[in-house]
Amino acid sequence: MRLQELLAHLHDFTSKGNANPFITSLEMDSREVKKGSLFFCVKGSTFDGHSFAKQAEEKGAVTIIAQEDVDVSIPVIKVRDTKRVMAVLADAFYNHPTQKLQLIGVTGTNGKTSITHIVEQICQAAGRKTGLIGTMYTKIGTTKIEMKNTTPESLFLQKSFQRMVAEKVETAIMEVSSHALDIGRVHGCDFDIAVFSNLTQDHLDYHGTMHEYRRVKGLLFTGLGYRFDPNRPKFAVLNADDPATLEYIRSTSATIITYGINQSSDIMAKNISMTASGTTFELITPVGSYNINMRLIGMFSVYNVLAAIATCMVSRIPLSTIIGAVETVTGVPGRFEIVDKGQDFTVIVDYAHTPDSLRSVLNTVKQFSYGKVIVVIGCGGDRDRSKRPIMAQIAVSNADVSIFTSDNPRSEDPIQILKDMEAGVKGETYITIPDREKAIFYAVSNAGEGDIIIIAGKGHETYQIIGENTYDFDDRLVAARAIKELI
Ligand SMILES: CC(=O)N[C@H]1[C@@H](OP(=O)(O)OP(=O)(O)OC[C@H]2O[C@@H](n3ccc(=O)[nH]c3=O)[C@H](O)[C@@H]2O)O[C@H](CO)[C@@H](O)[C@@H]1O[C@H](C)C(=O)N[C@@H](C)C(=O)N[C@H](CCC(=O)O)C(=O)O
Ligand SMILES: Nc1ncnc2c1ncn2[C@@H]1O[C@H](COP(=O)(O)OP(=O)(O)OP(=O)(O)O)[C@@H](O)[C@H]1O
Ligand SMILES: N[C@H](CCC[C@H](N)C(=O)O)C(=O)O
Ligand SMILES: [Mg+2]
Repeated sequence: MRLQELLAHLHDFTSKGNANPFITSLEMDSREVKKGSLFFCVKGSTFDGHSFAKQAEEKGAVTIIAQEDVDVSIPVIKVRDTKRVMAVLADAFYNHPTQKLQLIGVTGTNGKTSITHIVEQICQAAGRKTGLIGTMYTKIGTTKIEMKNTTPESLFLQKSFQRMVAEKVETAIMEVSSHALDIGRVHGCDFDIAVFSNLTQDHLDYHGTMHEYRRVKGLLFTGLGYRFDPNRPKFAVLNADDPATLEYIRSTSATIITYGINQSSDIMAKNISMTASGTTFELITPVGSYNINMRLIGMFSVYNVLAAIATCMVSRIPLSTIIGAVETVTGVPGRFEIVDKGQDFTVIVDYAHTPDSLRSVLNTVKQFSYGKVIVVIGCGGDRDRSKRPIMAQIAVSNADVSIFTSDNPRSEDPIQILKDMEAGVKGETYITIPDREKAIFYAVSNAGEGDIIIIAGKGHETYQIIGENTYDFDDRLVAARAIKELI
């Protein structure tokens, strides 16, 4: 695409002359620049992309988009905010891919990965080709691409959507993090259905207050617009049991569909009954009631399934197909994943890394344990510090044995993170073992018949970040080794 053709999509920029080079790729990382690239100078938390403009030119870039002056001899387009412009131009460069498929965005503190995977499984049962973008990977058909972020930057996003369109994906399902909404990674995404799971404490390091966190999450719903296009109706799928839903209802003109267990809603679950191997409930919908028997367990899983059912209904999948698929839905790796090496106690690896998810998962296992509940829990470094004492308190209040350990300490001192956790626990017993492997081994060696060990916080992660280094570490493999060596 030629530069001037691309610039036709921008309304606020300055440039000298009318150069019109052919643009072969859009890049935000100078290391990725090729001959013919257009390079965006993005200010990050570690680097200022403007300082790589020269390097980009040397590597063959033909245009620079910057928000400050840069010293290069190729055309420079100066804009107010390079990241916002990047999202608009990525959408244009890749030929508006999200207008060519059905795009479902899922936001909320907990449950995004779970809901997107349930929706994916239902869509596939309906014979649709799907794409998925989220914490675990970007998946197009059966190809998986690993990423650093839950919601990637706009360049990667739009390129992925273009690939999905090329591969005839009909429905793309993505997790939309609050960071992405705030930074504008999803500007340029034309969502058809926006889904809200819940809002509880997390990421206060970034958003500052719950009020601000709630506002930012709401951008997904305000972004659905105030206009109604009969050819492309928009839907907001909202959790009636979460107080933030009232605000989100007010902020969009999209058609609302609610789900819930306690408050009256369009899609409801009643008469819920759980065993260690599954859950049954009565599904109430505007078109009838149905008995559901699914393999997922926990009240939180009922919420996730309700969200997925409501989403798939407005996505125009027949209810009979949805119900059939829900009964066979399997969990996501690292979410309530059981490590079974034939031992006489249960080991569960789970991704609970927020106060609410930890409480949910411990409440669930308490219902089925006929022995002790042992929890291994740490809190990530360079993340919300205020959740640490709360999570420690939730652990000691809900488990019989609490073992505090490290999660991903990142640049923080692991001992200080543990002290932050311990500050939340008054007069109750816990054990602190900073080395996560030793903590897991300790839990396994202290488990007896019928006990349940929950290893929380890292779920599917296959690494541990300590300082600048990333080490191989997988809770599931460490637990399996502990069982093999100790039992
Ligand atoms: C705070 C934050 O959001 N950081 C994101 C940011 O990194 P950064 O600000 O450190 O970038 P930087 O390294 O300073 O680089 C600035 C610019 O210089 C460029 N550069 C850099 C070096 C070089 O040699 N040449 C060059 O051109 C970079 O490509 C970039 O354009 O831009 C990166 C590239 O897009 C992101 O991967 C990175 O996310 C990091 C990994 C992160 O941890 N983000 C978290 C806070 C986050 O976004 N989390 C959410 C929510 C998770 C959840 O679900 O709970 C998420 O969506 O992932
Ligand atoms: N609806 C829910 N409500 C509360 N807790 C939940 C819910 N769904 C899942 N959980 C818990 O939260 C953990 C993380 O779930 P999931 O990965 O689906 O969330 P996420 O929103 O994608 O998280 P992230 O923000 O890290 O991407 C699960 O392992 C489980 O313990
Ligand atoms: N998406 C979350 C994941 C946290 C997982 C936990 N293991 C940690 O490292 O804190 C975040 O980046 O805050
Ligand atoms: Mg996720």
